[in-house]
Amino acid sequence: PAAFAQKYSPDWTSLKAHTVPNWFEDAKFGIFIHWGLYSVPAWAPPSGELGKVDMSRWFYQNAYAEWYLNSIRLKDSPSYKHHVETYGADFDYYRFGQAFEQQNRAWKPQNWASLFKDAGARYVVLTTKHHDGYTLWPSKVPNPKRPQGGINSPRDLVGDLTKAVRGAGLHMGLYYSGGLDWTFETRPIATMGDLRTTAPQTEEYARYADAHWRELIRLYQPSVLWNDIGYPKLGKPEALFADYYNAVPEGVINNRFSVEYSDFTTPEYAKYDKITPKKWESCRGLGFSFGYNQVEGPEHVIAPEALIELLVDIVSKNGNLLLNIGPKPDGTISEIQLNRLNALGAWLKTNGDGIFGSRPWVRPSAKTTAGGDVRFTKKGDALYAFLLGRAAGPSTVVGLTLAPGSTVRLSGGRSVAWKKTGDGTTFELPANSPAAGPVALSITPAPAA
Ligand SMILES: C[C@@H]1N[C@H](CNC(=O)c2cc3ccccc3o2)[C@@H](O)[C@H](O)[C@@H]1O
Repeated sequence: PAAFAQKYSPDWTSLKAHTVPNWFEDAKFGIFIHWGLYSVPAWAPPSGELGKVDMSRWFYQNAYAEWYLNSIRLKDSPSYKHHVETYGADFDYYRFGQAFEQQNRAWKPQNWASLFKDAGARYVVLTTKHHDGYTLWPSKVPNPKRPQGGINSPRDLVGDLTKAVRGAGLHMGLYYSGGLDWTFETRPIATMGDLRTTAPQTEEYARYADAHWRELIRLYQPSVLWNDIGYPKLGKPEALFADYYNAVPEGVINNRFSVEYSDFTTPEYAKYDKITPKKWESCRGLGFSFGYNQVEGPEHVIAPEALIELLVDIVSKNGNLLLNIGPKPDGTISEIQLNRLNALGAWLKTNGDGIFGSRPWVRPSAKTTAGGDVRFTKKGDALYAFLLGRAAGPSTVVGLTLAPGSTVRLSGGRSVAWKKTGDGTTFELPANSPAAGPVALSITPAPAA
């Protein structure tokens, strides 16, 4: 029999030979899912986006609903007050497991798979273990801190979603909180310093985390290892990476193992402002939280048009968008989240040609003489120009020069008249852009610069 592919050996030099596979470069848009015990209380103060709230206050009014356990450990937090009023001061967080396990029996993973496919997503990344230590698959790896159990889902939520997602033709990735596990370290985190000092570094935890990742790879062959918030120094990531790539050659590994090698970087509630040669993926919630937060309203959630423009901007600079959905314990998704997914899917259905499979052009952006924003992507011999905002009527893109005889089309095929002007190129756009979101133009042949 052909020798088993052993292309990678457990050292950084060998691992650096791995290149980002085309499927990840082409995908552009993935769905992040944060689902777990925290989805039962589903409560956090919507204090603001990560990066916009002073870090000295962030942990006391943590907008991340998936941080509920840590938040209720901080006795002067709004979450603690809410917890006492709603469940009582002596209600242990891990008792939410009963409601979570009872309610997710009704969950049909194929509903999520078709929803994400219709939204235009090409891959999915599900939390398998978040900071609270609860695993969404029935792991056989014992948790030394939880001899009494109650820390592993009896239903194989990871396997059920993986099967449905792949059945819909999407790639499946797995998130694992390697850096924090609140069953190993129970001290509350109130400062960035606490983040570091409460990251478990014992040999026992390193073996536990390594065994978990290896179990996940063996059971599900994930296309993405989305580790979060660091990894125990004794965790031997080089060996894990080499074994992973030898088992899943088209796999990708993010940069949150906090080691010298990764396939892509992961700005959170952030994006780069120029094209970067290294592949990156920007992740964020639709609101300020990753876990479902029942108190978030439209004033906290990104507007549909802004979401579409965010994707276009990220793609023009060599990034992917990993957009998070926070489901309820029974697997249903709130209306406000569904609404944004559907808006994105509708726009991509008409305008996705210049997004999926595209690559950045020589520059990511330009302005119109009216002050509008333009983003560029390239695919084959076409340049795509996305005019953000409600571009309509004659629109002049500054600094853009087309070759004589170039063909310009609206996505969906209708041709667009254009002419060279002193400033650049004027396009005769329809009087009103029909749907929400940027107007996408395909220009062939693509200008050289
Ligand atoms: C996806 C989210 N990750 C959070 C941890 N965040 C980070 O480790 C982090 C945040 C961040 C911001 C810019 C660049 C890198 C960064 O890494 C984690 O604390 C949240 O609960 C959620 O799972």
